Amino acid sequence: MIELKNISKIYKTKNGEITAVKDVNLSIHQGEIFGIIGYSGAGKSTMIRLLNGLEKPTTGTVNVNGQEISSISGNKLRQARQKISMIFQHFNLLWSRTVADNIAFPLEIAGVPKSEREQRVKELIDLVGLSGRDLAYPSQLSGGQKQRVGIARALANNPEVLLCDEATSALDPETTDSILELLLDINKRLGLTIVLITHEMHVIRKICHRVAVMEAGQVVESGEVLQVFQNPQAAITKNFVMQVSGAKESKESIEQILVNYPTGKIVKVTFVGNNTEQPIMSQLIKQFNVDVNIVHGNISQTTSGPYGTLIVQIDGEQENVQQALNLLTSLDIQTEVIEHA
Ligand SMILES: Nc1ncnc2c1ncn2[C@@H]1O[C@H](COP(=O)(O)OP(=O)(O)OP(=O)(O)O)[C@@H](O)[C@H]1O
Repeated sequence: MIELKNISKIYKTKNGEITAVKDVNLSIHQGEIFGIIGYSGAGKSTMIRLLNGLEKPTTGTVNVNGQEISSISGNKLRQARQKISMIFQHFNLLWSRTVADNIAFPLEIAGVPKSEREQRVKELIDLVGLSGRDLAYPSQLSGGQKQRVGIARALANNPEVLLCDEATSALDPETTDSILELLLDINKRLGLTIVLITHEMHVIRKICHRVAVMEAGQVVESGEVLQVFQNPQAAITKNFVMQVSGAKESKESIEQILVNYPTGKIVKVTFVGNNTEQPIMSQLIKQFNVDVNIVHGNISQTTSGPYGTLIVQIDGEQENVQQALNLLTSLDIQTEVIEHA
């Protein structure tokens, strides 16, 4: 669906050259939600501008649905961009137009006749859950409602791809979740390919099927979300995973528990899929006569199943503790000894 081949983007500035994107190769499949995560300056916005043809790559090609976006311009590019829609962090609505007129705007530009336009606007307002707010102005809406207008406007011309530029970064956590659920629903209902950029792993966890992690212009890691969560490779990916696994808070809990219970091993156990629902810890206790002390736990859902981390202190005869760890490994559960008393 979307192919980026050997993409580099170098900006020439007064102070020299800046490489914003370097040697990126990516394939994004039809109908998936693909996340690009990175800290500020990683090159995410540049990537999104390359995807909709707002920027030309210095080297390489960008192909969207069979069309080489990176080599067309003028009318051809304008036409291609009608099929590549976008939503923004700060919504970019027209403040003097009502909800209905904001959504109608791209239809007016595309020359859709008035009666057809009105019908389509009504459908879109229902789709994004804004029924009854047709005549409200953006200033009368909450942040979440504004983004719903942004989404409806982006869907007006039946795009093939929706690009989301930090679309929930200006929203509170609850509103963020409701907008992410709307995007997931639209992806399922319309089979729309969604590419989003974010600096929040929560967004990736909640709706993405696959993810690419960017650092200093490069994709340092990519793959299925659940696999990246279970087995992050790059240091920066481990940091992002920590954002949602609560590992930072668990550090304090470990220090506290070692004061009172200085023996045993502190083990980080990572479960995915069905394993998250099995009574594995009670099995360890019964079978190997070990004590298991829970230090920190967290289970969250991804689009391809649950993902959980549990930090436990396992204490007992050394051989029994080792056998308990062996059992976890044999059940395909990842373990990592993080403190060895
Ligand atoms: N038009 C431009 N001219 C010169 N340098 C640019 C331009 N656009 C981006 N850059 C530089 O390219 C690098 C990547 O920027 P980019 O905006 O793509 O990163 P980002 O991951 O989106 O960060 P942020 O979330 O802060 O926008 C940065 O060093 C930035 O200063």
